[in-house]
Amino acid sequence: MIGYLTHDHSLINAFRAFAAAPASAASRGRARRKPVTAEERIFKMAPKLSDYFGAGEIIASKGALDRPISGIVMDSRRVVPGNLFFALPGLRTDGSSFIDEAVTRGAVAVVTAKLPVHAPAKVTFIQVADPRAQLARVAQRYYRFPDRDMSVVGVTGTNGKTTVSHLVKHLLNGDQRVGLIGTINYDLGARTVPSFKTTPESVDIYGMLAQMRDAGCRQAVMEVSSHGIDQQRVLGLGFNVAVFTNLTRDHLDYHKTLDSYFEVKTRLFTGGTGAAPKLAVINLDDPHGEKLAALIPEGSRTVTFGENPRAQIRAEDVSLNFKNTTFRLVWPGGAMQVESPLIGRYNVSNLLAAIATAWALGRDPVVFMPRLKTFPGVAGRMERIEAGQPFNVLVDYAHTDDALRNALGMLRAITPGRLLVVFGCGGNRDRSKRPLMVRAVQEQADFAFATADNPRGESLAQIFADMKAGVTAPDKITWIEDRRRAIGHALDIAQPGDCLLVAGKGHESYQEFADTVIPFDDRQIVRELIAVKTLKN
Ligand SMILES: CC(=O)N[C@H]1[C@@H](OP(=O)(O)OP(=O)(O)OC[C@H]2O[C@@H](n3ccc(=O)[nH]c3=O)[C@H](O)[C@@H]2O)O[C@H](CO)[C@@H](O)[C@@H]1O[C@H](C)C(=O)N[C@@H](C)C(=O)N[C@H](CCC(=O)O)C(=O)O
Ligand SMILES: Nc1ncnc2c1ncn2[C@@H]1O[C@H](COP(=O)(O)OP(=O)(O)OP(=O)(O)O)[C@@H](O)[C@H]1O
Repeated sequence: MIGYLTHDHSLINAFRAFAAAPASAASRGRARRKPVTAEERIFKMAPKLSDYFGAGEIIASKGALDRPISGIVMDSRRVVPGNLFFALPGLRTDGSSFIDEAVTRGAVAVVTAKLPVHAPAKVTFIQVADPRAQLARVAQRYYRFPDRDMSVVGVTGTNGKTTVSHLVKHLLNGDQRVGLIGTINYDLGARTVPSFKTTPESVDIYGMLAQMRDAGCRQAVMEVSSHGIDQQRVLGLGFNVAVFTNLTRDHLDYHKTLDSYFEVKTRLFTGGTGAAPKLAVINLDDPHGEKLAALIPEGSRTVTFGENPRAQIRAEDVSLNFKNTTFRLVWPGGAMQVESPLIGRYNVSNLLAAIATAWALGRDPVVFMPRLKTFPGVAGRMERIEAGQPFNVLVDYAHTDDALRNALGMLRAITPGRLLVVFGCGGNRDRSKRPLMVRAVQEQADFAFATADNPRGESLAQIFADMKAGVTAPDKITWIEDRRRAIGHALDIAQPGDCLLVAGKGHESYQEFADTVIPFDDRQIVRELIAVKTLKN
């Protein structure tokens, strides 16, 4: 559900220019670890273009291969003089149609799947079999293998990636600085910047890992989306740990079937992204977790977690309420009581995933567990809005039918009054989940307001029409296109003891329409509307 800010080119370009900046001469010379391979030794010296390509990777070339480059880009609009431009085949267009633009902007070299017949004399053209894969390989070399200087944890799964990544970072932070790449922000060690993609392009990932390394991070946590795996954004990245949270229906616009969605996720664990992780941390409560555990190659160690009695890291005697979650944690060699302000059963799973990861990395739960008390939570994940109202309001990022069902089911169990929900379905994304989200809402909530949630290039009428295919209880749903008005109506009917879930946008601070992005933050709007209501009364 991220990647939405792509319209905001000023933000993205500004950040990318910074994130993808070449390692400075100072940092190049500041190797903390002795280079171990011949390839790495080369990058101790001033590299030239050909050094970024391994044996057999160049099929054919035109022009000088011994020239230096000032950076790597895959979007012609971001080219600055001296850059190496990668012309990637895309889903909508072919990057090779932007070669002229890239050269006009100052690209000195171009990597492409096919050499042009008439190439400008001053520019080097390099033909490779798979430009996208080559981009990852070149980026890794250009940034001097930052993944080899750090222990990188990759977290994948349909839901929970952000929550688990933030938890892992928090639990490990005690010993050392931990970098983070994910849906909400990128923590680069020396500074934190807003995220533009859950799993950015390979060149941005290696650029950011290099910044973390140079800022002294020895550990990094990354959310790894299925798009990221499929588009080879993490190709060759040496993960120390890969974590699997769960798999439910999502992104079928892209993957077509649940099986192929799962197959893409498995690549992170089986070596399908170039290198199998040393450790696989797997949720045994999820049927796909069981399947995945059977696929882990010899040479990787598996650590399992869940409420499943066969899990190594286990939760027993789980107790849930509005204020906190408690359970007895059992691990090989120990047990202790855990209390967390993260509410809901799925957060037991997220907590176990993070605890299992820290344990797998050799940390002692008795030592790191006190840190849980200071975990600030994750923005827009069951975030409670307290503005003096006599009922509960929570803002949550649930935007799949499964996440909605879980979120509402959990709130239902602890809400004495009625359960109200504001929700919508994103435009230009998996249409098949729309009626399913409506069903989930009808099953669990007493009353729902269906509204806009990033309609993008689609009309709301079309999105609502798809959603209405799932209606079985029409009296339960009010359709209001304007999201602010929908939230206002929900607040108007809420009574003491009720609970209102504003679902779908979580931490997002914008709403995306066909050709514009407007500021829109559910949390701020809820606060404003409650303040207005209070003033009126
Ligand atoms: C659906 C999808 O994943 N699309 C990705 C795909 O885009 P595409 O194939 O359509 O690219 P294209 O527009 O055809 O362009 C082809 C090439 O020409 C280049 N180009 C294009 C225009 C131009 O003027 N100059 C130029 O050089 C582009 O940079 C690109 O390299 O390849 C591009 C890079 O080559 C990605 O940036 C783009 O991600 C888009 C922006 C995106 O939003 N993806 C989302 C769905 C995504 O990846 N989301 C996941 C999270 C999912 C979740 O768990 O919720 C994420 O990791 O963020
Ligand atoms: N372990 C889980 N199982 C099921 N649902 C979950 C789980 N963790 C979180 N959720 C639900 O999914 C929403 C998104 O959670 P989170 O951001 O941690 O997942 P994500 O995998 O990063 O999502 P995305 O891929 O869309 O960025 C939450 O707001 C919550 O409603």
